[in-house]
Amino acid sequence: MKALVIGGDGYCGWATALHLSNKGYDVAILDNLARRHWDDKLGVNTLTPIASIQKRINRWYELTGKKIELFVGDITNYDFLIKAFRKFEPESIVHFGEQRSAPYSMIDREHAVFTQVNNVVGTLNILYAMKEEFPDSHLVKLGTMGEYGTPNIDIEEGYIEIEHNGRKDILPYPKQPGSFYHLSKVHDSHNIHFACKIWGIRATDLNQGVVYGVLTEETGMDELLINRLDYDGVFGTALNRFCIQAAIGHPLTVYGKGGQTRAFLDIRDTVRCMELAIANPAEAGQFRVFNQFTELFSIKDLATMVQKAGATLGLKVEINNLENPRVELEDHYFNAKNTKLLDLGLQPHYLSDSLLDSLLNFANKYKGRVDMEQILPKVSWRR
Ligand SMILES: O=c1ccn([C@@H]2O[C@H](COP(=O)(O)OP(=O)(O)O[C@H]3O[C@H](CS(=O)(=O)O)[C@@H](O)[C@H](O)[C@H]3O)[C@@H](O)[C@H]2O)c(=O)[nH]1
Repeated sequence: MKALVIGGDGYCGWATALHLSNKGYDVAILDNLARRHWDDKLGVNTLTPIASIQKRINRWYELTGKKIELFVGDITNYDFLIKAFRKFEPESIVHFGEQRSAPYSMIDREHAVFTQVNNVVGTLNILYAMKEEFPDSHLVKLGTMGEYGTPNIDIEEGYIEIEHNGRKDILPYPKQPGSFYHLSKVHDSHNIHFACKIWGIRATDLNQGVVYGVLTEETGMDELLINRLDYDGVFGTALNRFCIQAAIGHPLTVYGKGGQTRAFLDIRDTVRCMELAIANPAEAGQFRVFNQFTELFSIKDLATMVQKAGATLGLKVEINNLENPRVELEDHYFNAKNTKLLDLGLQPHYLSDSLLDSLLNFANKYKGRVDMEQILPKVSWRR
């Protein structure tokens, strides 16, 4: 089966492209390489030295004999997009190709507008390309658990049965996202849902939690295949940041009280979830939603776990409760369902001491590349 991985040069996209290729899918990567450009503009860099996309793909071919075709361009340009689709003829379209950082979207008006135009228009173009020429293909789209926010009731997988004034219906779960980035994913979900309804196309929205880890079976095969690992205040995410902070002796940056609970998963489970979604496509006209995570943790619990894991490696790790740069609840109910991917066969890699050890050791190996100026958060939700 042919799988086009849009955003295949990014953190989740690169790992997924290699995993699908390894599993026998005919894979192409489509990417505008913007993720590298945003780092350059912000003056930040991944902890790990990543090779160019061309070198990565060549190395993969040398090691495995598997070819990955490359399309470099922007999906907000419809002409480019449809030409790439015609050339590759995808059966599955895996869409990671969006601006995915909440802090980036909150820098100022320009970054908020860019994030929403880039994400919403790109996805809309994909929907039109599917409708016009690839009506049987399956869109597997990265959504986010952050679409739901932190409601005081259980979070279902995409839909909730509601009884109101004596009548019942199954409706899209209410959305209360916490950044202009998270909002862009909500807008995407609505557009995709509508497109499925009117044109009968098939789509799966994967509401993914915060991803941690760096190695997968494939990206660990060779130094040239190494994945990116962000630690800066804009693109770095909670657990990855904490491990790198621990390795360099920086106090862990817990925002506010740290009672924020989020959904998490290991990057090895991300790639497996993508494979499961592709192998079991949605029906024609179906807009399917899976919650893609394996465990729930509060930020302060994660910090404590990293502190303990650090101690076993002889690191003295301090925890610092910073004034929260975001507007979010720091103490709240959070209980989300995640049975659909488990039902399809996902066998989770739960967060363990050995994973924390390996992340800490990994961070230690590359700690010479860390720019200390990029650790503290600089983007405020209130400004
Ligand atoms: O140094 C830090 C970094 C984050 N946080 C807190 O950790 C939580 C998660 O923040 P994050 O930066 O790890 O993740 P987030 O901004 O939510 O975004 C990430 O995780 C999302 C899934 S979710 O969080 O919405 O479930 C994805 O959609 C995004 O693409 C990805 O960048 C927030 O409460 C944040 O305040 C800290 O306390 N300290």
